[in-house]
Amino acid sequence: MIEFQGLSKTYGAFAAVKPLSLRVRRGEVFGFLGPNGAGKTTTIRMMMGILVPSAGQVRIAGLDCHADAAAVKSQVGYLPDTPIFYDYLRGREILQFVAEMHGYPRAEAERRAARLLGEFGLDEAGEEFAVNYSMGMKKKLGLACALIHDPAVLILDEPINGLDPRAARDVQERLLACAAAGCTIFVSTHLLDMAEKLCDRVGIIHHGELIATGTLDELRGDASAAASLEEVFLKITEENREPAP
Ligand SMILES: Nc1ncnc2c1ncn2[C@@H]1O[C@H](COP(=O)(O)OP(=O)(O)OP(=O)(O)O)[C@@H](O)[C@H]1O
Repeated sequence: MIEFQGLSKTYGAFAAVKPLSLRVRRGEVFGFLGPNGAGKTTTIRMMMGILVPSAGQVRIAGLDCHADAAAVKSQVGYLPDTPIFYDYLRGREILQFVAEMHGYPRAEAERRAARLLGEFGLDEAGEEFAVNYSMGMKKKLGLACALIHDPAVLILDEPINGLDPRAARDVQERLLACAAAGCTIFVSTHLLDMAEKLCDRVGIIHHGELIATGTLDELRGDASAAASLEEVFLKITEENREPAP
């Protein structure tokens, strides 16, 4: 469903993402894990056609994310790391606007907006300007925008970063429901607890390089069978530490 073929991004001599080749299967929840500055957001921005790759390509449902960016957006729901909304639109209006941009007639856009506001517990807040929302409410509204057109693929950049435990659990439960309904999910995070709960398979990116992929059991490798994802992650990233200059 998602195929990376030697995708890379360089800034001068600095490689933010080193040639990345990877396949994510239809219906899979794939966790893209890495420490700060590893290259997660850069990769996701190339998937969304926001950033031009230096080399290689990434395809979603057979479409080139750079050359066919508009067609890709009709298949994909995207939650950026920091969702930004128009200051003078209310939550409900933002959702309706996004639905209409996806081509739904006004009445259907209103129906979809109302349903998602309800699902995310934002019924009352829907009449408030989104600029006044808390971080948790903004993430929920952002996820509702991502889901408004029932996409086959979700691409989520740090979906629960900065959320309190209640909001984090609400978002994770919603994502689990999407996965159960057959959605393919590509989710970046450095929150290993979430990856452990949600993901069928994970990839670990470090200094722009994909250094490990597999199920948690596969990544445990020679670590203790009971190792948590946190222990596996620390071990793998420690082994791949860049030598001091
Ligand atoms: N425009 C740019 N010019 C130069 N370097 C950049 C640019 N944008 C990003 N970088 C660098 O590329 C690297 C990868 O950044 P990226 O934002 O993709 O990391 P990340 O894994 O998403 O990190 P975080 O978890 O902190 O958000 C970082 O070292 C960053 O400083």
